[in-house]
Amino acid sequence: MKKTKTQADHSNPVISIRGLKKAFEDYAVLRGIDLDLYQGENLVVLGRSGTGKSVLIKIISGLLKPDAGEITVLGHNMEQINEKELQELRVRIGFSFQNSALYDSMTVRKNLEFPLVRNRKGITRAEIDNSVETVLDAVGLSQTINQMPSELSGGQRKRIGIARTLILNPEIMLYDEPTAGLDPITCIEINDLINEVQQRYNTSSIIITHDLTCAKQTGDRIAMLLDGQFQRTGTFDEVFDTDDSRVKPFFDYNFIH
Ligand SMILES: Nc1ncnc2c1ncn2[C@@H]1O[C@H](COP(=O)(O)OP(=O)(O)OP(=O)(O)O)[C@@H](O)[C@H]1O
Repeated sequence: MKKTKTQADHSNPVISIRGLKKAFEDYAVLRGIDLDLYQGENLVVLGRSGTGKSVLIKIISGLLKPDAGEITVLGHNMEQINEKELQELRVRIGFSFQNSALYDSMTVRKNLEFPLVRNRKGITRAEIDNSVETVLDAVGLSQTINQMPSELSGGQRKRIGIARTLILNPEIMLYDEPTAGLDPITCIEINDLINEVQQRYNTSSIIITHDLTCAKQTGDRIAMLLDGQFQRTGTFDEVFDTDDSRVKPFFDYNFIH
């Protein structure tokens, strides 16, 4: 499905990053990152394996500390944030990690209830049931409510994983390799779902990928991470309209829908 054009609010960055640096021993992974994620947009971060994409989202979510730079997430300066504020902030961010496995011993319903029961003290049974049914409908899998994860396909498990993050109504979604390991048709379905989530939940999202089809189908804006910095930022066509020898092979080796 072709992406409908989204109007991001450029006066309102929900994430703002300036001069971010991160090294592991003597290997400088991020070497001065500047980035804004605007309210309502899907921003794709593209880059080869090992360029630091996952490190970037771990820093944004407070799981890793940067060596230098200013990071503001939903109005919080990440350097000054205390543990309690960080916990509250994390509930406002939905993480769809590559290996965010479902609990195998729980039904789909129980998997979806889990974050609600943990994070929404005093929530009633009726509110839980209503939330579970709403997110399952949003990901198109209402019929799986009583199934076990082992009975679902890879694509369905991915959808339930996304539903489990949506159930807390996050303002920001962080998708790490959302299409990894899925067949091309299922990839397209997940890309469509990412766009539907953007529309229905008014989320602002960072989508980390090296799948160019995913980038093209979901991204309002693409930021290409090369040699520790965002060397090219813009629409898909703008980013790839270049003779840069570091960018061209990336494009040539992928099949774009
Ligand atoms: N906790 C850590 N300790 C040491 N090195 C690390 C740590 N986390 C990441 N790195 C290194 O940082 C570099 C970037 O890793 P990262 O996982 O961010 O890559 P990526 O761009 O997400 O790759 P991929 O597309 O393969 O997932 C790699 O060289 C990795 O080995």
